[in-house]
Amino acid sequence: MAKPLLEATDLGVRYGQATALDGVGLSLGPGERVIMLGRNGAGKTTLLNVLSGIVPAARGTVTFAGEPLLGRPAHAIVRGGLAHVCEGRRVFPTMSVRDNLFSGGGWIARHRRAELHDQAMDLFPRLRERYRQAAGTLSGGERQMLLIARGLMLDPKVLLLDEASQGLAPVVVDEVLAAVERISELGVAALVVEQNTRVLGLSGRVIIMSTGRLIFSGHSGDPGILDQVRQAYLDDAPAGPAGAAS
Ligand SMILES: Nc1ncnc2c1ncn2[C@@H]1O[C@H](COP(=O)(O)OP(=O)(O)OP(=O)(O)O)[C@@H](O)[C@H]1O
Repeated sequence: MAKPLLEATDLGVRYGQATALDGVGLSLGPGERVIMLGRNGAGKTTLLNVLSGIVPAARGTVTFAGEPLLGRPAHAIVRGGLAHVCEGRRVFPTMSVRDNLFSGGGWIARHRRAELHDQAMDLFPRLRERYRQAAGTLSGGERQMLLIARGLMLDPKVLLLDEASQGLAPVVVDEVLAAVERISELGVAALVVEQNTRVLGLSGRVIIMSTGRLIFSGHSGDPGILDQVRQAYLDDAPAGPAGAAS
């Protein structure tokens, strides 16, 4: 079997008394898509932040392209080929779409940047139409497209995508997910973190996180996957008043 591109074992993160990750393991092969679902506070963002070097892990290991990753600074991790499209849709608001696109990746050869730029424009023709517009004036969906395009322009081997669909109209969500599918067809592996089960429209391995642990593993193509995921979510529901400890 091919070696995973990204492999995490037994990751643990605590914020003071709160445990955010408790023994999480994950692997991602070249060009593979993994969809991670989970409720608010499950630890999804923390996991992505550990992988991209934003949050330190208290325990565990991560290897990326065969090299240990934990402890490396975030900028070195990006250069190494791991791009993180964070939640919150933060763009540089007064800069144009074009300047946002070119705001990272200065280490990438000029001809490669041009190629990546063309790929990004093909993926999101809407950005071409808004090319000179200030990014702060874009709609939520357009901002999300810009951020994914900017991630692609970092020439990643792995793209981490955090809650890209949040607050977007279903038709825009589908557009964004279609772009993710095409990005992985370019050979980029993707870890797609979502709360929206619409993401199951993507083909890929599905995992569910709950209170810092992985509680489910399947594939979006499995028969009855939506029911299985709903059941896992239901099992994960906090106890109501009847079940609450007194
Ligand atoms: N900087 C922080 N300081 C203290 N606690 C934090 C911090 N960041 C996250 N947490 C806590 O860690 C847990 C996991 O949070 P995290 O943001 O990783 O979850 P999530 O699954 O991404 O949730 P959401 O979908 O709401 O973004 C939560 O209980 C959260 O309150």
